Amino acid sequence: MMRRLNTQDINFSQDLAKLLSLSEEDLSSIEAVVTNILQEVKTHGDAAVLRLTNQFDRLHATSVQELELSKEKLQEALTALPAEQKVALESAAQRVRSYHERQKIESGCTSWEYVDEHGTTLGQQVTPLDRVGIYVPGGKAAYPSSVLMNAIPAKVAGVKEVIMVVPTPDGTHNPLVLAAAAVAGVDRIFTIGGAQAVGALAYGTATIPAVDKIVGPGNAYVASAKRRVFGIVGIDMIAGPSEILVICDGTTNPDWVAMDLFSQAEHDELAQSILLCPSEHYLNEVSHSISKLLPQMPRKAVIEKSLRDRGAMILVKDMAQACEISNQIAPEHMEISAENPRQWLKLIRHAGAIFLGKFTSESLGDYCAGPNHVLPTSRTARFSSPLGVYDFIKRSSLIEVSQTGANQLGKIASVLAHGEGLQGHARAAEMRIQED
Ligand SMILES: NC(=O)c1ccc[n+]([C@@H]2O[C@H](COP(=O)([O-])OP(=O)(O)OC[C@H]3O[C@@H](n4cnc5c(N)ncnc54)[C@H](O)[C@@H]3O)[C@@H](O)[C@H]2O)c1
Ligand SMILES: N[C@H](CO)Cc1c[nH]c[nH+]1
Ligand SMILES: [Zn+2]
Repeated sequence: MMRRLNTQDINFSQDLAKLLSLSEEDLSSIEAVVTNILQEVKTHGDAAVLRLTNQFDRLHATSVQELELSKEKLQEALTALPAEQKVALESAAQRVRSYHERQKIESGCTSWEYVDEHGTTLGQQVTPLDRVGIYVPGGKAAYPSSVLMNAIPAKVAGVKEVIMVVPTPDGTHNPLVLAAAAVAGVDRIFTIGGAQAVGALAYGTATIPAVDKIVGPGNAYVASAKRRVFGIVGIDMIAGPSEILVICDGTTNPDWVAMDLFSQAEHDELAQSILLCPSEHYLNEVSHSISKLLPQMPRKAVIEKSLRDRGAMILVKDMAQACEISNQIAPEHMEISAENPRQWLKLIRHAGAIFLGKFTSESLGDYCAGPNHVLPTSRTARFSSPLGVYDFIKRSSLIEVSQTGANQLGKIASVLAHGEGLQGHARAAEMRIQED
């Protein structure tokens, strides 16, 4: 069912490029739809959000106010949760919180200053964003885990107001999603989704406040809308349909690898699952596992379409070549399912998240390992990072020049400013030079 590629084939490079890009047809229809939706929301505000939400999520709401959920409703959902789900949710939240608290300290998310040799103080002041919008997907599956992954780092960063949007197809509220919002401390929730939700958060409407930045994953419509509103608001990254790439040396149980490929394929027909291995025999074994296990999967229709249209098994020369091809693909999730996986880790340069060893299924990272599951897709891991506390802060430079510093820096600035022909700059520096 999954196509086979072989790095020794003469057409391998073209075949790989084709595998990685969405069809022109898919892309242009998504882009056209999103352009229209954003224009409509920008022009008609609440009325457009209401109409599009009723249309795409099959609701019968009469106002956008009706689509807001109260904090009491979130708390009620948490209280009513079965004990097993409540414990799992709180344990996951705790692990995600402690990872991001550590990240705040280790990743330059705090202010710093130093004094130079002239007594001038230089530094960086860190401030959290005032108001962020978090997109929680909800079209084909419900994502309480994405509530935690979006909202917890925002709160750890100190964001004042977190506004969540989530579509509720047919008006069905998922209790775990609401409970997760209560656990994570979300401030307001609107049950809207798709490009119209992104537009509402970016432009603001009478009911939905405009935010400073929109973060979070979503389908191809959401990813395209975020790309288009960038500049009016900040965005975190392009986090579109999920991807997994497994590099296997042939020693992992093939059923485990087949299920890891299913785990991302089941998100979306446009999700992508790729397996790289130097053994053709092992690829055949995984194919056999896929045929055996697929009929048991409740979401087999989505998995089958995703594996057939977007998936691939690639026969490579050796593990080192597998790592190099993985770097070209720059996948969202990358598993090194091999003996002594760290020998290959040093060859990996581009991946949203790297899962080491046969016991580390990607799905543990989706829910509860601790690192964020909002990750760059469509090869953007070449230049983007996982969602983190650093996405919810910004930095201002700090400069406090001493009298001696004004003398020293003034001379340098004066020469450079005259060189640029900017006399006002030069005079402002020179006036402060006070040599005795
Ligand atoms: N990269 C990541 O970090 C990450 C994390 C979690 C999930 N995901 C991905 O998020 C996505 C979730 O997708 P989803 O569909 O379940 O939920 P979603 O909330 O992203 O999208 C649902 C919305 O899409 C809009 N939509 C659907 N079809 C449309 C059409 N034909 N025209 C216009 N708008 C349309 C509707 O408004 C609908 O409410 C999946 O692709 C999944 O793989 C990615
Ligand atoms: N794999 C998704 C990120 O691409 C995250 C997720 C949430 N729930 C299950 N999976
Ligand atoms: Zn997943």
